[in-house]
Amino acid sequence: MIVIPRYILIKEGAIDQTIDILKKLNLKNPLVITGKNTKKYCKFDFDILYYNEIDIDAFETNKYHAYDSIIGLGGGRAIDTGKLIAYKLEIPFLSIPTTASNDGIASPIVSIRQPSFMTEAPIAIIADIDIIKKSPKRLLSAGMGDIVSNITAVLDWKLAHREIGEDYSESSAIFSKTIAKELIDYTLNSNLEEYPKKLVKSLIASGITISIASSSRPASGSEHLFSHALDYLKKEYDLKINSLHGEQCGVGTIIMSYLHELENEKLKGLSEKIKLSLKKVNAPTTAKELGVDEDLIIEALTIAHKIRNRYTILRHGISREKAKEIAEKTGAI
Ligand SMILES: NC(=O)C1=CN([C@@H]2O[C@H](COP(=O)(O)OP(=O)(O)OC[C@H]3O[C@@H](n4cnc5c(N)ncnc54)[C@H](OP(=O)(O)O)[C@@H]3O)[C@@H](O)[C@H]2O)C=CC1
Ligand SMILES: O=C(CO)COP(=O)(O)O
Ligand SMILES: [Zn+2]
Repeated sequence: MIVIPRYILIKEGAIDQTIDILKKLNLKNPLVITGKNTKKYCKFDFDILYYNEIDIDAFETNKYHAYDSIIGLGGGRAIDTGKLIAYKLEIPFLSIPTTASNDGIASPIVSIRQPSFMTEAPIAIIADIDIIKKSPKRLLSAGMGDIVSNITAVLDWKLAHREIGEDYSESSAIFSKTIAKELIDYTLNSNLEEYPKKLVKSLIASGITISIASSSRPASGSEHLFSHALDYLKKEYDLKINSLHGEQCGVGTIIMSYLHELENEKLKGLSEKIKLSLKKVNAPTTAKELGVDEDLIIEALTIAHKIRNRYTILRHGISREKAKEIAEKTGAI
């Protein structure tokens, strides 16, 4: 079954229509999941919980029967936690992003840990451009990294179809890569005045491709495996590195598109174009800009294929030498 949002509001002041949307959905008592920096945007008279104070594994659903819906208000983690709680409680989820850092604002999956898993898409998305425009620039740059990812995700998906016969949907693939191509062209050929709004629209559309495909395949390939590998290593070595999901995916896309170029003449110049579009929005394109040691980049590249059962251009893994070579060739290290 494909579930996609019923209401999608993307405009200045959209948050003021939250109560109207709840009424239209016949919802009266939502619980708001938010974060400490983003709570200031919660002007409603509803109960709230901070996502970082919730132990999701010990979450006792029987304590929350009074609520008829969940609102996730904030960045990616607030929204993911809200989405998961709504799924556990079997009630609708409304997504109110305060920034545009990844496509979790619209997707049906929860990516708190790997492998990500299917829940349900938000019933409504209320994207207030006034709030999003004011969010930290770094988060808006990260969003571009989660969009360029669609390019390598689709190349990887097609490769998996060709080489191991994995199910593939050409329409989802075209939808996903067109979203990325349009935003790349826009960033390279404009003064970025409309960037926040275009970015939000692209991220929402990207999340919807995941619903249509019933898999994160259209928006997550080897570049995401690399980002997840970095997250795994940061935890494993207890490193205090605060690189964001979208930032890591952006650097991953530069590297993985280069790997695809090596196997396909027609893709020549792709990696460079992606890098330019990331630079244009001030997103990191190197280990240094990510705040990550070069060695960690190399290690992440060598373990990325083991993160989950997802066949990509990394196939059964690459050697340390190869990882170093492609990271150097793409300027990542
Ligand atoms: N389900 C899916 O499809 C996907 C889900 N994700 C999820 O998203 C997470 C990453 O999200 P990301 O947004 O990059 O990082 P975070 O959710 O960690 O947010 C980063 C920081 O930005 C702050 N912030 C957000 N909006 C504003 C604002 N308007 N003003 C000031 N500060 C703000 C947050 O504050 P605060 O402290 O209030 O939170 C937080 O401290 C991943 O860990 C994963 O869980 C990622 C990709 C896809
Ligand atoms: O981040 C995502 C899509 O942008 C989610 O994908 P994953 O399935 O890799 O967690
Ligand atoms: Zn992502």
